[in-house]
Amino acid sequence: MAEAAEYSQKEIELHNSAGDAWMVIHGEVYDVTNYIQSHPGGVDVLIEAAGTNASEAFDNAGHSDDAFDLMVPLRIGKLKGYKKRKARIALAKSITPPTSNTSPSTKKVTSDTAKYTIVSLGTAALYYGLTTSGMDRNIMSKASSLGKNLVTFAPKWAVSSDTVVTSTSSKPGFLMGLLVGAGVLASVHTLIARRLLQIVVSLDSPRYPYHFKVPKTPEFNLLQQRGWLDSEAAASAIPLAKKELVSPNVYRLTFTLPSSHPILGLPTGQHVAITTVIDGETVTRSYTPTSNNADKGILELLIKVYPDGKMTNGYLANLNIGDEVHFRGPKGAMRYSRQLCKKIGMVAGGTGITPMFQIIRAICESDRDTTEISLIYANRTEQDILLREELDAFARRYPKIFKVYYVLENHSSEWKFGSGYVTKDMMAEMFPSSSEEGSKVMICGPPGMVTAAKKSLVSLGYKQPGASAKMSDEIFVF
Ligand SMILES: Cc1cc2nc3c(=O)[nH]c(=O)nc-3n(C[C@H](O)[C@H](O)[C@H](O)COP(=O)(O)OP(=O)(O)OC[C@H]3O[C@@H](n4cnc5c(N)ncnc54)[C@H](O)[C@@H]3O)c2cc1C
Ligand code: HEM
Repeated sequence: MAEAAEYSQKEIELHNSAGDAWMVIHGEVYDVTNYIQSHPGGVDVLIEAAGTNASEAFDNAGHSDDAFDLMVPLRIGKLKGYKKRKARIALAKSITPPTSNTSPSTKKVTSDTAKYTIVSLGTAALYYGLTTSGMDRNIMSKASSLGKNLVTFAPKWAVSSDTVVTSTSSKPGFLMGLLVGAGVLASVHTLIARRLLQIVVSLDSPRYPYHFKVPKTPEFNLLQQRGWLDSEAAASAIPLAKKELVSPNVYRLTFTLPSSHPILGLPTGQHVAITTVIDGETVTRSYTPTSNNADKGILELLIKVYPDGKMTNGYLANLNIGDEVHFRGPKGAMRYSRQLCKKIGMVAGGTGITPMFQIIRAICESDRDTTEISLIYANRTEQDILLREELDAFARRYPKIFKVYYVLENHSSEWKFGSGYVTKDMMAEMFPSSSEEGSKVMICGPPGMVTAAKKSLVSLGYKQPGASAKMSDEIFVF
């Protein structure tokens, strides 16, 4: 069999136009010139990738097996000197996942309880050590003359032990009262304060727990943990467990993850693809779950049904409980982490809120993330606003972190937010300036809105993004 031709990076770079387009994908060289116009992911992305190593952008799009089949006849050779990278090591293998079924907030309180119990026990142990040591007898006898009566503050169990009190000079006194009392009171107060705060804010919204914006324990990033989704595997099917109509034409669909993989495994900012066959045609669409890795055992979607929508009206709206749906992912160029930027402006239209919500939720629910977000969310009518209760609750709880401004095409005279379309002036007023270090704008919505928002942002000084989205883009389009 003939050896595959080998091309250098320099040779490939010469084939960089729509009429002559080569590219490298994982060490293989493809001539996509005759495929560009048929590419379902868009003509522009392939033209932009012509003459380059497009492996990362290709992976980010999360191509299906069909795409891999289509690539075979386009392959013309290999990249000279290409060395295969080592297989990715599953993060899940190096990090022991939490085993209990408790919610993140419950886990936080449980670990706090454990901490305070340890402090209390430590205090009691210290007291025990002091009262039984010879050195302590001196201190205790001196202290007891000062604070004999203060011992009454100590609980009975701490003062009545025969092993501790054997002489008048070693009777529990001031030091013991101070130590035991302070330890127990501090623990109880802190626990009560935390509990009360959680109860008060849980009345605010039933869905998401309250969090403290204070750096605390070393970070375990559950949201980046790998799980059921596997970008390298074929689509897998899971059953629909719940279907709720949350507003006209909008369903909340809850799917059950396999018990062997109860964590979704979707990094923040990424999405999944649903594939089905409708009238003999394979249809694939992207969706960003509103659930994340913290919601064990489920994958939850918010779906807006369009009257002429192939996937939504032709398939998802007709699903019955128990029906299995094929998911693929994680997909997408965005992998949010708190180091990404300091301030984010967001423009969302209709269901374009779902990727934004995923990031907003991750930031607001993290104790360590202080990234500031300003969201402009456009819809036709007030009824069309998705996840409003949750967005308003986040804005109320974290006013320094999250601000939201709604814009409606049609509204009543009492409407107190924006009117019409999203404008350049709205973005200039709400968003960080393009010159501010660590600022970024994210856009997701109908194509008309995306184009108009990009144009306005470029005129405000933001850098025009390429056809295929990159995490480093100043204007990131989902
Ligand atoms: C990253 C990403 C995440 C997404 N997440 C969600 C999600 O969580 N929930 C969700 O419901 N959708 C989401 N979408 C949109 C989704 O992928 C489909 O575009 C949408 O469900 C319509 O598909 P369809 O086959 O039913 O409609 P199509 O047959 O493709 O189109 C039908 C009609 O709807 C219009 N239309 C299509 N998409 C939109 C849109 N986004 N806004 C306004 N009009 C539109 C078309 O112009 C057309 O008139 C997301 C899209 C992206 C890129
Ligand atoms: C020979 C090369 C390629 C082939 C045959 C190919 C084929 C396909 C196919 C069949 C789809 C439809 C979805 C699917 O079935 O996966 C698709 C979608 C897509 N492709 Fe490609 N592709 C190629 C290269 C690329 C490259 C290099 C990029 C990026 C630079 C890219 C970006 C995308 C995007 C963004 C989508 C849309 C994904 C979505 O909507 O979720 N593709 N491609």
